[in-house]
Amino acid sequence: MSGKSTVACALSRELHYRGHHTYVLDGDNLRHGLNRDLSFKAEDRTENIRRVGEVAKLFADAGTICIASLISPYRRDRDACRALLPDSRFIEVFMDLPLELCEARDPKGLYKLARTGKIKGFTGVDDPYESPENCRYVIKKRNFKLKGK
Ligand SMILES: Nc1ncnc2c1ncn2[C@@H]1O[C@H](COP(=O)(O)OS(=O)(=O)O)[C@@H](OP(=O)(O)O)[C@H]1O
Ligand SMILES: Nc1ncnc2c1ncn2[C@@H]1O[C@H](COP(=O)(O)OP(=O)(O)O)[C@@H](O)[C@H]1O
Repeated sequence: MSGKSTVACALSRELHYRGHHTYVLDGDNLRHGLNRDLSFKAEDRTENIRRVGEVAKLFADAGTICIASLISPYRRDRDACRALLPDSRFIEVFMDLPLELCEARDPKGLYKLARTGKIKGFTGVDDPYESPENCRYVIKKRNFKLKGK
């Protein structure tokens, strides 16, 4: 709820406008299809990220810029994706927004469920997010405004 999908779509549109082929792989959507057998326990999140990394590599091989909007909370899993692609072709973007802001948005009401214990192992509430240490792009609240919001 940091705005991953919103940024992914905007980036995709802009790159498309500049003549690039793009494709957005959105974690939430993939969990209805390719990754519907996976839960949110740590090893399933790892498998989720691994699969999406492999799919993104296939897109890259075919000449399409793949924008993956997933939580991918564990550093090790993101590093494994980076290692799949030649140097500098994997670009990590960190949505560095305060938890309170994500929680205030909560369009699906999931934080509320997590706070009342109805969902267990929710990222930011009772499951960790490991911030990247040397990330090329960091999006912060002050440079991330939607029109009218
Ligand atoms: N336990 C738990 N923790 C985190 N997120 C949860 C959980 N349960 C369901 N959801 C919903 O799943 C979306 C995140 O899926 P991802 O595939 O991106 O997660 S991960 O990368 O495997 O950690 C995430 O969607 P986004 O809002 O797009 O981030 C949530 O809506
Ligand atoms: N910069 C922003 N300012 C205000 N609201 C935003 C911004 N970016 C996203 N939102 C809203 O926050 C909610 C979550 O955004 P979304 O892109 O779906 O996040 P995520 O993919 O990380 O869950 C949506 O209701 C969206 O309209």
